[in-house]
Amino acid sequence: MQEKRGRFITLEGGEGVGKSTNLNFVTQWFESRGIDFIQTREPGGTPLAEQLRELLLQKRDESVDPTAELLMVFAARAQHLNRVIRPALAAGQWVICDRFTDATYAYQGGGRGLDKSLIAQLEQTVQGDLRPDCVLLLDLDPEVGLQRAANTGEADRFESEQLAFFHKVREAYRARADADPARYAVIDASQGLAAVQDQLAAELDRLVVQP
Ligand SMILES: Nc1ncnc2c1ncn2[C@@H]1O[C@H](COP(=O)(O)OP(=O)(O)O)[C@@H](O)[C@H]1O
Ligand SMILES: Cc1cn([C@H]2C[C@H](O)[C@@H](COP(=O)(O)OP(=O)(O)O)O2)c(=O)[nH]c1=O
Repeated sequence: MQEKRGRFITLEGGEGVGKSTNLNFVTQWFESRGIDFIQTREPGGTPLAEQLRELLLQKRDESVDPTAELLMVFAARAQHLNRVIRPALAAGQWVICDRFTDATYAYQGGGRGLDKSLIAQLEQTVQGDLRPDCVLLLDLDPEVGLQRAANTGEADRFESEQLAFFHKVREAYRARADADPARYAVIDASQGLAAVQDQLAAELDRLVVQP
């Protein structure tokens, strides 16, 4: 008998692209279809991983070494993946995760300039062959995104980066999508919310009928 397995979907993009707004849309869509799912996020998703998130996001006087940052991200991911995501998928639940390893390629790879092959090694070690079935990438000019995000509370350590950092993040995300178009849905987040959500719904519909 074929193993019952839920779908693993991630939502990605730079700052202020509309992730929170559209995450609500995705979960409502699941509910309307009667799909059994969990919603989670990275860094985070377990008590330990949420503590690592706090450490990663806190602004601090000490400058954070990029490799230390990378290892903390993957430490949180190992815990989250093995304690939450894998068990949910094995039980047939769908998983919608706010950011995952594409964010590491974008922020630590693109933004911080770390070697992609180092990220790929850690990805393989921590995840084995597990990759998202579908990455929903909200793509937006960082200048617009930062303006949108400006009204949503105090900036954390990442949000405090300069514009050039976010341009590199965007380019790294887009390069990932270009290299594997079957697994990525690039959504133009400069459109009005209704158009963004029509596209999201079309992608989700496609996943339901996929074998
Ligand atoms: N497509 C869109 N067009 C215009 N404004 C948007 C759109 N999507 C989100 N917003 C607004 O942009 C701001 C940031 O959205 P949010 O969902 O919090 O983004 P993120 O979680 O990616 O930081 C909010 O005020 C939200 O209402
Ligand atoms: C998952 C992940 C997130 N991050 C960063 C990106 C975000 O700035 C931050 C927290 O993500 P998030 O909660 O999505 O923040 P926001 O809503 O402000 O976009 O963590 C990385 O640098 N690497 C990673 O692998």
